[in-house]
Amino acid sequence: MSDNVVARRSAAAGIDVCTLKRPPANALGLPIIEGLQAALDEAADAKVVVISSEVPGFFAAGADIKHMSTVDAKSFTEYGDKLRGVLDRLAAADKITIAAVDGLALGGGLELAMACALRVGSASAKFGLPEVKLGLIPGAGGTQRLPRLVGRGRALDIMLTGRQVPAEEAHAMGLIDRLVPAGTAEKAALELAAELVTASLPAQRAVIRTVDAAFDLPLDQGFRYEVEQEQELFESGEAREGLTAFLEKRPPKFA
Ligand SMILES: CCCCCCCCCCCCC/C=C/C(=O)SCCNC(=O)CCNC(=O)[C@H](O)C(C)(C)COP(=O)(O)OP(=O)(O)OC[C@H]1O[C@@H](n2cnc3c(N)ncnc32)[C@H](O)[C@@H]1OP(=O)(O)O
Repeated sequence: MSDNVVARRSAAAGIDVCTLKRPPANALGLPIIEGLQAALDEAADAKVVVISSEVPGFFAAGADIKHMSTVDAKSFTEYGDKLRGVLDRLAAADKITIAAVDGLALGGGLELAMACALRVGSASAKFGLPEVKLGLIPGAGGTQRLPRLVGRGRALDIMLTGRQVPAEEAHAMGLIDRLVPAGTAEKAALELAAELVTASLPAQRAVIRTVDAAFDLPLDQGFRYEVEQEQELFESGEAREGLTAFLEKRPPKFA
């Protein structure tokens, strides 16, 4: 079981924070992977989950190199599957996930942030996929998620050089969604969460599914998928509640 290197707390109604605390670099070894799984189990009722770090200077420095250097190919695959499993769970979560990045998000650490729906980065954050410097490639979704966020050229620049991208550049290219002053990423992420939590989570999840589908479907099928999602929500009662609340001039009570 993890040695409690991921602390979950409720920050406000419907908003949980999962904080990584595995000094010196939040290396994504089994303790953090298992800790994240347990924290997500505990955050089952949250509508928004913020992933942050209390380790100075780091969001997460990537897969645990100290461990990687000791394992055989079978363990490498097994560990990779565990890491990919928790990131895929984050990406598919039935809630909105936000990465709050104040420090270095490198390798699997950036892949963790990219598995979240949104990213808030502070001026002190830097981002990179330096795996080629280790003779590896980003093996936890980075080669798939980064181009979708920043485009093929910028993704290749980042992955082929392994360089660290400063927060301002990351924001300009769309790798992070909000750029905030140094040291304030978690606070800003909680402010964003407070904005998100007033809307319909089923509708927000349908937006994410539909936008993600746009990268895989031909345009005409994407339009059809959008209509299907809209119809499903309308029949689900969410829209009925939203429309009624508007006319009654009161906050909606969504599912
Ligand atoms: C139990 C089973 C485990 C099996 C493991 C199998 C792995 C399978 C993986 C599957 C695929 C996953 C895809 C993801 C891959 C990756 O993420 S690869 C790693 C990518 N990340 C990096 O390359 C960053 C490596 N770190 C650095 O470049 C530097 O540390 C830094 C971040 C630029 C900071 O440099 P500096 O300020 O000089 O500090 P350091 O002394 O280098 O580091 C401080 C301490 O932190 C430790 N550390 C840093 N990064 C890691 C890391 N990724 N893993 C483990 N430990 C790390 C570093 O060793 C120092 O520790 P101490 O020496 O003890 O102080």
